Order: sequence, then structure tokens, then C-alpha cells
Amino acid sequence: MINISNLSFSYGNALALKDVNLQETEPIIVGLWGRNGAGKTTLMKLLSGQESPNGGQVNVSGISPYNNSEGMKYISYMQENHPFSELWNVNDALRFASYFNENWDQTLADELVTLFELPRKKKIRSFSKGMQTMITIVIGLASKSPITIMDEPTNGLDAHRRKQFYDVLLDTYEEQPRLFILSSHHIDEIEPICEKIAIVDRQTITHYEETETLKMKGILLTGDASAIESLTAGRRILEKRKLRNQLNVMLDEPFNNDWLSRAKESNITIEKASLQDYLISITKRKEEEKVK
Ligand SMILES: Nc1ncnc2c1ncn2[C@@H]1O[C@H](COP(=O)(O)OP(=O)(O)OP(=O)(O)O)[C@@H](O)[C@H]1O
Repeated sequence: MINISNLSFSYGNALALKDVNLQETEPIIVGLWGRNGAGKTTLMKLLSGQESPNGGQVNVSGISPYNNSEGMKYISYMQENHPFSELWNVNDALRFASYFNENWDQTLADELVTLFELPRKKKIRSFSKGMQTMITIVIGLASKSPITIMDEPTNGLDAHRRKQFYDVLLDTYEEQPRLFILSSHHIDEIEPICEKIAIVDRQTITHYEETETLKMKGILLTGDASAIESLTAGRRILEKRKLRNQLNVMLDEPFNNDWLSRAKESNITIEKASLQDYLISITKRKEEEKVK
């Protein structure tokens, strides 16, 4: 479905992406996570054909999407703060979307407009932030595109609407599986529905893994400093905090039976780090690292 190889992209002289590689052949839900400025939006623009690569290749359903009207058949990209015309109301936006999406599902669009209680005749520009997000969700889901990319799809939504969004996303996905790429800063929120997660860091994709595999990474050890130091020698330490003769460390290791028995033998407490804490640690910049 998508094949990105050795992709690089710059805005003028400023490099935004380099050596990006990613292949996905299955219609799954993928989460795209990364820090501010990591390159997520740029990657989504390249995938949806809004930008042309400076190097390498982007291939979506067998075509290169840039400047290629064929791409519209396969890809729907709902960007954050989607640029709707000032003159449009909901009906105008849906009509316009229906022209450009081969698989457009008007029944679903109508159901979602009702679910989200969107006023059909009011100008979209006068909508609240959350309501503007809801109309992009309606279009993204009703497009029924084989590849649907959504940038921060819950931006501005309250807890009630976020839940509705995840429920309808899963309903439409179950009814018709397709490749969803959802970018979000809130990993704990998207992780339960994503089969795989791509981590974008320092202008490239550093991890593309099954969510379950990624979730098992990062262990927290707490106990006697010398016991921990000998147990972790030669291992990648992500976080380290010292409290008198006690040490608390996060290791870049999988939480498994080997570590459970090692910790038990050394009388050290072991816990699984949360996915969010693990991701924050592996994407920390050198200048942000502090040994306390
Ligand atoms: N139109 C542009 N012109 C110049 N530089 C840009 C432009 N858009 C993005 N950049 C730069 O490219 C880099 C990647 O930006 P991008 O928007 O892809 O990051 P992001 O991961 O989506 O960030 P965020 O999570 O903050 O939305 C950043 O350094 C950003 O400043």
C-alpha cells in the first residue's frame, strides 16, 4: 500500500526529512508520533502528494502521488486546520469532498454530521476549533479512501467527542478495512487502536513497530545503587536518578522474564515504563539529558 524508500525533503536549505524508509502492505491503523518539528506533517504531505521528494521515493498503491491525479483515488489527507473556503458551510464542504473522492459515502457523511451535531448551514469559518476538527473527521471517514491520513484528528475535541471519534473510526474500519495513518502527540490515546506505531525523530523514522512490541520496551529498576550498576553495565540507560544509596533507572530493554528473574536475584524492584515515558526518553535531546 505504501512504500517509502530513502526519502529526503528540504524546505529551501532547511532539511526536514532524511533517510526515511517505511513499507506497509496491510490495511491497518498506524499511529504517527513524534516531537514538535520532528517531520510528521512533512511526511504526511509527501505521502499525500502535496510535496515532491528531494531524494528517494514515495510510492502509494503503485503510483508516485506528487502531481498525480490518480493519487486522489487512493489517498485522503485531512490536515490540521484544514483550509476550507471562507464561503463554505457544511453542505458545501461535503459536496466538494464528494467530487474528489471516488469512494465517497454520503450516507456515512450525513450520519456523522448528525452525530457531531454540526449545523449544516453555518459557515465553517465561524465554527469553534472542535467543530472544525469534526468536519474534517466527517470528510476523512466518509471519503472511504484506501489510504486515509489524519493529522491530529482529535485536536480541540472534548473527551466526549474524542470517544465518539475513536468509536466511529473503529466502526468504519471494521466495516471496510483501510490504511489509516493518524498523527498524534497523545500516544496513550491512540495506542489502543493502532496496530503499529511509527516514531518520527530528528527528521527520520526511527521505529516502525507493532504497538504490542513497542509497549514492552522500557524497564524501570529501583534499588541499591551498586546492585543496579552491576546489573545494567553495558546496557543503554535512558534515565537515571540517584537518591542517597538508591538508584532509579530506565533501561532501553524489553520487559520480559529474563529481566524479571535478574531483578529478583539482585533484590531490585522492576516495573514496566509507560509507553509515553519510554518514547519521551528515547527522543530526548543530549542537551536535555540530566543525571540527577
Ligand atoms: N513551510 C515550511 N517552510 C519552512 N520550514 C518548514 C515548513 N514547514 C515545516 N518546516 C520545518 O520542517 C521541520 C518539520 O516540520 P513538520 O511540520 O513536518 O513537523 P511536525 O512533526 O509535524 O511538528 P508538530 O508536531 O509541531 O506539528 C521543522 O523544522 C519545521 O520548522
